[in-house]
Amino acid sequence: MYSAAENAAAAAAAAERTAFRGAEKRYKLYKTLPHRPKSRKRTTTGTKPTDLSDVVDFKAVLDGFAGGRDLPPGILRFDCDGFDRPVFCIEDRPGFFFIPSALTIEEQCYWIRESLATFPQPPNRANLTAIYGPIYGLFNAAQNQKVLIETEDTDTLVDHELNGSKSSPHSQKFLFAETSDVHRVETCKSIAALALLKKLRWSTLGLQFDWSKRNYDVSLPHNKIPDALCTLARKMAVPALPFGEDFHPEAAIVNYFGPSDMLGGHLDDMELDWTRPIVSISLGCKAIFLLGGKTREDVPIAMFLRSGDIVLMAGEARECFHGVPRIFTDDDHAEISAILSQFSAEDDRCYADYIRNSRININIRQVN
Ligand SMILES: O=C(O)CCC(=O)C(=O)O
Ligand SMILES: [Fe+2]
Repeated sequence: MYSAAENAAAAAAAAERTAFRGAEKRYKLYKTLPHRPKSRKRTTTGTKPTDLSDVVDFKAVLDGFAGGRDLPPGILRFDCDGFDRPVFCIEDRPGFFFIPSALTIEEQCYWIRESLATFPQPPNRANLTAIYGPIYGLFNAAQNQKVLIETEDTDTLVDHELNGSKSSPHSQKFLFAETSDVHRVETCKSIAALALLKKLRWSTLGLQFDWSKRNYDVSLPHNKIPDALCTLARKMAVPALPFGEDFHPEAAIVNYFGPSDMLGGHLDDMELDWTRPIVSISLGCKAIFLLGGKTREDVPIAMFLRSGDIVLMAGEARECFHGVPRIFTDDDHAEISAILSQFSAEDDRCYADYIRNSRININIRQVN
């Protein structure tokens, strides 16, 4: 006879031993301990090299295919009438599609801007909403070195009206102040907007996903997902749809990854119709994506996700565990130089500084 605590501990230990967990450990970022040479004061933190030889590289697959070379074993070209770019799939993961370089650099930069400046705006919720209430103009405040302060001043309301936002019990408590407003910054609890931007982990568009219940809460106020995102997702979803059928985007989750963030293995099972794909867009630093099988015991397939790649998961692939164990922010692997040159203007410095160390994923879903 085992106690509930012992059973839970045994289950947790078993989860640690699954093939999926093994792959996560293989690919996750290992920081080497800070090294302080005796002769110099500077401390250096490195990263342990990872063996990437088993990671499927769809860019190489695309280049090889364009050059007339054979596809690697288990990778197939998916022929899709009327779809204007190469799509690949994996023999033993039906319903999974990979569209390498689906977006141009200009399109990638457009969606990076939207993900940072527009998508986290209320009524869309973000991980920061639970702590600070609705935050308006976070990116703009970060660009202008503002500071979020907690206040119950009576003039707060006026400030908010000037910002063009509606007041709410929450929005009366937090507002952005100029760093030069020393009195406020020093007398109130405060956090720099830039530091807050780095704490942004997710925002939700369209029907709002409630992470605590792991379900959509249709009662939460929301805007329709932006038309341009809807159009893009519908166009890209075509390879994963039964012929002549349509995809109706109703929600999107935007994930923001910092240098040591990962997304653990999971299923997205809160949407009604699994024949409809999840359309998943990668932006910014390169990542490793693990596509497992229907149990955590199945050995996952690791692949690179680069900025501009789009992945579709529909049908059986919706039952497959998946996750992102690692993003690359080092110069050799991040592969973001084209984005950085696009953001080279002084006005875009905040975008460049953000994306240099980050990855953004927008995944679009039909809920009903
Ligand atoms: O970041 C990614 O590429 C995958 C995101 C994902 O699986 C999710 O948000 O459910
Ligand atoms: Fe997912």
